[in-house]
This record gives sequence, structure tokens and C-alpha cells, in this order.
Amino acid sequence: MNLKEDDELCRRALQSGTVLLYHKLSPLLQRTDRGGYKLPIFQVSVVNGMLEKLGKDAEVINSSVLVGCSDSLLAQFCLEVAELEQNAVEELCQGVFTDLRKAFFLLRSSEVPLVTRGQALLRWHQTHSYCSATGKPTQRNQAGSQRVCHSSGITYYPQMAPVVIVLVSDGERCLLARQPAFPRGMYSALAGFCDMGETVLETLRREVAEEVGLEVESAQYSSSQHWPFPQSSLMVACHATVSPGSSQINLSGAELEDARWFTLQEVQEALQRNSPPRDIKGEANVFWVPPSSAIANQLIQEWANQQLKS
Ligand SMILES: NC(=O)C1=CN([C@@H]2O[C@H](COP(=O)(O)OP(=O)(O)OC[C@H]3O[C@@H](n4cnc5c(N)ncnc54)[C@H](O)[C@@H]3O)[C@@H](O)[C@H]2O)C=CC1
Ligand SMILES: [Mg+2]
Repeated sequence: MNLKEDDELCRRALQSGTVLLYHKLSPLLQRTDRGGYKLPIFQVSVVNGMLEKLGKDAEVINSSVLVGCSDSLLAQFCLEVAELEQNAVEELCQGVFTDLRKAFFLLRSSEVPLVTRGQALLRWHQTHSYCSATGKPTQRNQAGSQRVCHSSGITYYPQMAPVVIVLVSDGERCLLARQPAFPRGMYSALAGFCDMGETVLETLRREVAEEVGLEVESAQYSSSQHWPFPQSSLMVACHATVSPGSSQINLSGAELEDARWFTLQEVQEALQRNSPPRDIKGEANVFWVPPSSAIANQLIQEWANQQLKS
């Protein structure tokens, strides 16, 4: 917390901290010996060395934004290097800048929260460099935890839009749906943004009614997750039930391409597949679910475990 409030302290923490690199909001990933990918976290001295080799001003490092603190209490920062030559950075850092949606599937679940938080903060800075009241430039503090317009006195803080994501069950089956933009074969839980002033339960009931025409009987909170798409959301994950007698799906609006009830067996098979399945080529109809780093996967796992118990 002190690092957010105290510019000088934060500047010092940066000198001994670690940095994640992004190029136009795509994080740098490195290949592992086992053919997978990992998220490299660089010592600031390494990034400074890289800047020097590229003939860049050492001041660039000061535009890093504080993302968090490691288990060993080292401050962690993220840095947008869009002004540097992408290939040159990739070569020097032995990595590849990778679209975040792809990185989601490539990284371990434990690496995902950090990489998404970094991108969300960098994106927020890029889109809040002007005051929406005066149109004048805003100034960030050293940590990048706020921006101030000195003309209007308004302080801006990074924002998240609340979203409810809900796995609906009729007791025997669970309801999963797909949007046209989803990768082929992938189905997920229903989701929707909270309207201004709504409670989580009101959003949940409205979204289920709007998207699939069902009336929720009961609902229960499960957990939450930060989600970087399309801007920055706080996903509030819930389970809900509908009465088995009123489970007729009625797709409405253009948002969903399909919504279906899936049995426990179908869901278990999907959970065991890779996300996305490697053998997807030619198999247009193979059903799979979001990867374990997505909260939808966690809801589906919880539902399957609950069904197995009962
Ligand atoms: N983490 C996960 O496992 C999953 C995450 N999601 C995410 O949940 C979010 C919401 O799901 P949707 O079904 O798309 O929402 P939705 O059902 O509310 O429909 C999206 C529409 O809502 C409107 N909207 C209202 N407030 C908005 C805001 N603050 N930002 C953007 N659009 C807003 C827009 O017109 C947009 O086209 C998406 O960002 C999606 O990526 C969805 C499924 C799984
Ligand atoms: Mg939706």
C-alpha cells in the first residue's frame, strides 16, 4: 500500500524490483525446455541492460506500473515497450510477445492472474491519459495506481466492470452456451455485465431470463476472478438452479449462437480434454470448455464434483 502512496519509496522499490514486458499490450512469453511456455519475470537490472543495448534512455524504466508483490516481497512491475522495436526486444529477451487471449491457453493457471493484471493496468493508463471533464492531460503517480487532472482536481483510479457468470443446472444437467466469437466447439457458462444499480442476484436473474428464457429458482455465490476482456471485469461466479419442469431453453437476442443442456458424462469428457483439443482439426463438433485459468472452468468442475457426490 505504501508503494502506491509514496512516489519516492516506489521509485526505490523499482530499482530492486522485477518487471513483466508487454508490447502493444501483448505479454512477452518464453518457451520452456519441455516445449511449453512460461511468463518471464525480469530483474530491473536486466531490463536496464536491454534498454542500454537498444540505445534507449534509462528513464523508460520509470514508466513501469506497479502490479503487485512477489511471495519474497519483491515489488513487481509491468512495462509497455511499444516504442521499442519488437523483434529486437524479443531477441534480447529470448521471448515472443503473444496476444493475451493466446497466452491464456499457453501459461500455467498460476501465472495468469499476474499477466492479466499487468495488461489491465497498462490498458487503463493508455485510455486515461486525458481528463474526461477538461480534456487536459492527466498525470500518473509513480506506482501508476492513479491519475490526476491538476486542472479539475479529479483523481482517476483503475476501474473494473462487474460481470455475473452463472452455471445453471436443472439438477441433472448443466446449461452451457456459445457466442459466435468463441473458438469452434467451446461452450461456457452464461455471463453478463451488471447494469448500473443492480445487485449480483438481480443481474443473474435478468441475464438468465434474457439469454435463455429461463427463470432462476435459487442461486449461490461461488468465487470471483479478474478478467481482462474486453476492458477489465470482475467476474462474480455463481451456481443457479431452475426447476426441472421449466427447463425449455428459449434463445433470444443475437448474443448466443447456441445454448444446450449437457449431461454429467459429457461435461466430464470435456473437462478431460485439452483446451482447445489438439485433435480439433476436422472434428467440427468436438465439445470443450474454457481452460482451467477461466472461472467458467472452475464452475463446471464444481458442478461435476457436486453431481458425483449426490
Ligand atoms: N472468465 C470466464 O470464464 C468467462 C468470461 N466471460 C466474459 O464475461 C464478459 C461478459 O459476458 P457477455 O456475455 O459478453 O456480456 P453481456 O451478456 O452483458 O453482453 C455483452 C454486451 O453488453 C453490453 N455491455 C454493457 N455493459 C458493458 C461493459 N461495461 N463493457 C462491455 N460491454 C457492456 C455491450 O453491448 C456488449 O455487447 C465478457 O467480457 C466475457 O469475455 C464470459 C464467459 C466466460
Ligand atoms: Mg452474455
